[in-house]
Amino acid sequence: MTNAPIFERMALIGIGLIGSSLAQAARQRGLVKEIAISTRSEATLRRAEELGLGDSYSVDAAVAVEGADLVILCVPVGANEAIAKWIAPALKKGAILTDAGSTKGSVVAQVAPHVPEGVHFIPGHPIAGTEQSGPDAGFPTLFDQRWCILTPPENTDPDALEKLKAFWQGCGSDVDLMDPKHHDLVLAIVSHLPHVIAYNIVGTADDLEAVTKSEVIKYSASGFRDFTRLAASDPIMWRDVCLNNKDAILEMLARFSEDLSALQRAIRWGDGDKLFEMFTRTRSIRRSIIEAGQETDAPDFGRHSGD
Ligand SMILES: NC(=O)C1=CN([C@@H]2O[C@H](COP(=O)(O)OP(=O)(O)OC[C@H]3O[C@@H](n4cnc5c(N)ncnc54)[C@H](O)[C@@H]3O)[C@@H](O)[C@H]2O)C=CC1
Ligand SMILES: O=C(O)C(=O)Cc1ccc(O)cc1
Repeated sequence: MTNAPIFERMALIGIGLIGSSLAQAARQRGLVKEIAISTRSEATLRRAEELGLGDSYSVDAAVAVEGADLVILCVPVGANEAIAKWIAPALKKGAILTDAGSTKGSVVAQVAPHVPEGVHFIPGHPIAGTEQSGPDAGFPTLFDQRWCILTPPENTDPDALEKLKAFWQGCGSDVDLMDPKHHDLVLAIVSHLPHVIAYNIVGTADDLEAVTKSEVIKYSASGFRDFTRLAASDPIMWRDVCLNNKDAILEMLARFSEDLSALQRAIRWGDGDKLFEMFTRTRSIRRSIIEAGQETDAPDFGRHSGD
């Protein structure tokens, strides 16, 4: 499906899984006229060019954003502040500046102070991804039937917000608006904690001397395999998520540890009723996700059929 272009020139800063998918979705669906790409490594930039992801390429982010009416930061969240400082003087008046970062409070704190007057800063987060990274990992349907959360500041220009919403909808997503703090709390439990747990369980298995790595691989049931997929996610990205949503992740980890202790106790004391009651409760959550059309039995978490 092609649309009338919403933006003249889109600048993507960072061209990994998310930047590459955005370039392909926007191109395929005619959402932008021109795509400018910037990333810090020459090699990644050349690869993006080989893949034909954009119309112009530069390692200088300020060059890429020149004349752009949509700028999307698609870098690990820890890199946002330095990039915001770098591009600020080159941003066009009236441009929309947004991002795809998995944390939102930190992005607001680190980017907003550098945004010049007349530029519309509207943070965003597509709830869509995989464990892969880099430009080759991108694909144009990544955002189809996924949520994209925007966290517009109170005084956001309504026309700018509508245009950004239309862009994400054009990429196939449904858009929800949220307060950054609330976003960070919700994502801490549904995304950040699962990744932290996955890194931890796979690390524990790897440390076990009695179980050789080959046995872990040989006998891994699908439960463990699901954890290994998450634990294969990009270490820089997830280091930055943990450092930039510290409070909410620690809060969720504390609750998780308490609940784990209760489970441990039930196992130790042979409290079968407690275990059965708990496992029954959690089973119904999976069922309600499937009934809401947000999941099939195929391992493709997060795609939904809309509300
Ligand atoms: N991977 C996923 O499943 C999802 C990721 N996100 C968020 O999207 C953002 C991008 O993630 P991915 O595309 O997965 O990462 P990625 O690792 O695939 O790509 C990151 C890109 O940023 C570039 N980069 C890194 N540091 C830089 C710097 N200091 N200056 C300029 N460029 C720099 C890298 O060269 C690469 O092109 C992150 O903030 C992440 O939290 C959001 C939703 C899903
Ligand atoms: O691969 C998975 O299962 C994910 O959970 C992808 C993902 C990673 C980070 C995000 O901020 C949003 C989605």
